[in-house]
Amino acid sequence: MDGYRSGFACFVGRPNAGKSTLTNALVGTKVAITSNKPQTTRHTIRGIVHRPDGQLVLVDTPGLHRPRTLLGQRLNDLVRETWSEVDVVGFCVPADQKVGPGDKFIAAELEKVAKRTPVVGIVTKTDLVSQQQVMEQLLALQKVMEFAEIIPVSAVDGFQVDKLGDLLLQKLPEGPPLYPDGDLTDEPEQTLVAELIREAALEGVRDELPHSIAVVVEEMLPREGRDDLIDIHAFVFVERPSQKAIILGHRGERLKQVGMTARKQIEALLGTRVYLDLHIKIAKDWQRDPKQLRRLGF
Ligand SMILES: Nc1nc2c(ncn2[C@@H]2O[C@H](COP(=O)(O)OP(=O)(O)OP(=O)(O)O)[C@@H](O)[C@H]2O)c(=O)[nH]1
Repeated sequence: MDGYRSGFACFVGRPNAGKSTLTNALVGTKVAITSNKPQTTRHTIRGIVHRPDGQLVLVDTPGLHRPRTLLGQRLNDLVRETWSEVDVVGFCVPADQKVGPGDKFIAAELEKVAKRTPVVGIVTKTDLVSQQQVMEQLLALQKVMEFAEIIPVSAVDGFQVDKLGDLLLQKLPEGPPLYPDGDLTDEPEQTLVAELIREAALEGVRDELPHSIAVVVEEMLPREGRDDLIDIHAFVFVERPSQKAIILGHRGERLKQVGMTARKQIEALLGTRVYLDLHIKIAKDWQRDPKQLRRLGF
């Protein structure tokens, strides 16, 4: 396999910069969950891009931000740890938002790894603005730090997504494939299932509630005597009784809807029928409590 390259890449950028969507577009299937709520991503989910000339493993990280809670601090640590382990970093800045202090904060942190790891500047969501604005954003981004390359893309209309894949691939060291052909992610199924449930629960909730939701899959087993049905028992954790009431909805209607939405996605992921048993639990102020954080897998 002469000239074959393999290695790891991660996208960084403010919350909502479009990192998860870009990961999915590159991999070509839904592995990272997306939503329009900032800080959707908590777990490091890998997507694997297979190319004839190489294999690119994408590590999806939470958005870096100024920490206010213990969870916030943990997330930032996780981001920095990821940066130091990958072969190339993609710094995402959305085309429709001014390059601001948040981006400069990230750039200053990135400068520290840029000596060892190439950083590619990516202007995302180009479909939302004019060509002129894309040009201006590229110039604004260039001023923020020294990039190995800089490229505009849109995950929605596919503009230059393949080109970005090539560009990232070129930055990887030569080496054999890291994962078997056909694998798209190495996340345990249970984690993906929990993320799909959390994504469904996030739909339509506002304010501080999105950050208060965590999902744990307790059990995932084939129904006895059946090979076409999996029973899944999961808990949706919130921090306060008032939040429980919101998730539950009038006579439990909202939770039922969340369960139905999540079940469809899980069935598509697993390729079998699924019975999903969802319960809500209150874990008081879990975002600030180290013991609870550990229990919820952070
Ligand atoms: N129009 C348009 N919208 C996009 C594009 N990429 C992402 N979005 C939207 O932008 C929002 C945020 O996208 P995500 O991929 O979840 O962003 P993220 O950077 O992973 O966010 P965090 O997980 O919070 O760090 C979602 O509503 C996406 O649908 C794009 O190329 N074009």
